[in-house]
Amino acid sequence: MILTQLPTEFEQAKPIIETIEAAGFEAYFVGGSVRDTILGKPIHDVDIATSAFPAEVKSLFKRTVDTGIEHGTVMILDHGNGYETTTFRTESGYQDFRRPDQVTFVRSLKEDLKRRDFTINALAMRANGEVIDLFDGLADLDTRVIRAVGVAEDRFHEDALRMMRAVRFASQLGFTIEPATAQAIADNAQLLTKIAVERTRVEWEKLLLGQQPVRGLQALVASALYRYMPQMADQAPMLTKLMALPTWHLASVEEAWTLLVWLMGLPNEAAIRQLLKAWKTSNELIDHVMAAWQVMTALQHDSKLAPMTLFKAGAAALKTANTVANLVGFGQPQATIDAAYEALPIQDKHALALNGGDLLKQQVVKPGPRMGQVLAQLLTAVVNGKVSNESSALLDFARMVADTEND
Ligand SMILES: Nc1ccn([C@@H]2O[C@H](COP(=O)(O)OP(=O)(O)OP(=O)(O)O)[C@@H](O)[C@H]2O)c(=O)n1
Ligand SMILES: [Mg+2]
Repeated sequence: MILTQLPTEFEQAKPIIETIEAAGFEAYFVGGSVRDTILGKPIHDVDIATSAFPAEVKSLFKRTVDTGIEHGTVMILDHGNGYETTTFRTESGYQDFRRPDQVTFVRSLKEDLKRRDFTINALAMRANGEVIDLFDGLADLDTRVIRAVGVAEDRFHEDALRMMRAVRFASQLGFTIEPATAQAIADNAQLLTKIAVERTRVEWEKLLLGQQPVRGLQALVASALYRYMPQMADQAPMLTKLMALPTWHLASVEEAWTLLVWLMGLPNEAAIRQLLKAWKTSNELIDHVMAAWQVMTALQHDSKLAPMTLFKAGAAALKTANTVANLVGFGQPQATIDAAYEALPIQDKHALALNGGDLLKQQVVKPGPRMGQVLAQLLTAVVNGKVSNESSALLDFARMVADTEND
């Protein structure tokens, strides 16, 4: 197969390959970008594999960065782009099921491709668009199959994360996992516990955000792989609910985690925090999901959200909450929520027409914990439309509040 129309990313990278070839080495485009181009999907990063050793690569280009030199990877910088260029290599001795004990640089493309995970990821492409297909990856792309290169179990022992990658690709591409590969996942599922949570999380999130998430979930359940994901051993009921939802597509990791947390029926914020901490998500994500969960809890009981509920959540978490609520069956038109939010007297506490400094200057309160309480009452009163957001009105209100508290 020769691809005649290459995406601009490849066109821009051609001179890199040509420079390496002119020095007498081989160089190919490899990995996901070749797969996705054949599938007609947009590509993100262009990876290059070469017979040149790292020192040889570095001698050919003015600007390079040693991004992973011990594994043979050098980043070549060219016209504002960076190209990860990795020497053909074989690997051996995967005692920890994560990474090889030893990497050996080789001069043979075939040796390099045969240690890759799936046939659809073991394609290489020359600068002229000619696809090198040594493991029948093209046939598997055609029949939409995810098949390990060689013996599936060996591939999963080399890197157990590949089991998550298989179910993630099933979702992203809408492919089927070939039976022997699926069986090897079922047989080796517990090896997932050897993998860093962060790596598992990336694949899990990609699965949830994929085009056909239910396909990925079905594979995850059929193999029992989910049981070895953090905090997921008992989550078969949640996964069943997820798979039973009418067709869904998620647009963000915030939506994904909010949906999971909701379907898990977690009782409170502490439980949500505990789950997300186990998955090592960012604190921003935890805050967002907790805010969205609060909104969903409120929406479930009353279709009209209270001003403080709207205010505390903020526009982004409101959108997440309502999107997920619509998926599970009790959402509102987004325009209704947006209009209610826009109608709030203020959307940000910094928009309050009176601040702590003003309260001190006017000697309403002395510095100390009371200050925060008075400001919180002011904020609530303004958001609820009890006091208008003007400094004189707020000052009067603050004096009243402070006096009451003095009594
Ligand atoms: N555990 C892994 C990770 C990667 N690879 C190989 O390295 C390539 C690039 O890896 P990566 O960028 O992580 O994945 P992609 O397949 O490119 O998928 P994506 O589009 O998500 O980047 C893969 O295609 C595959 O050939 C592998 O064999 N085993
Ligand atoms: Mg990639």
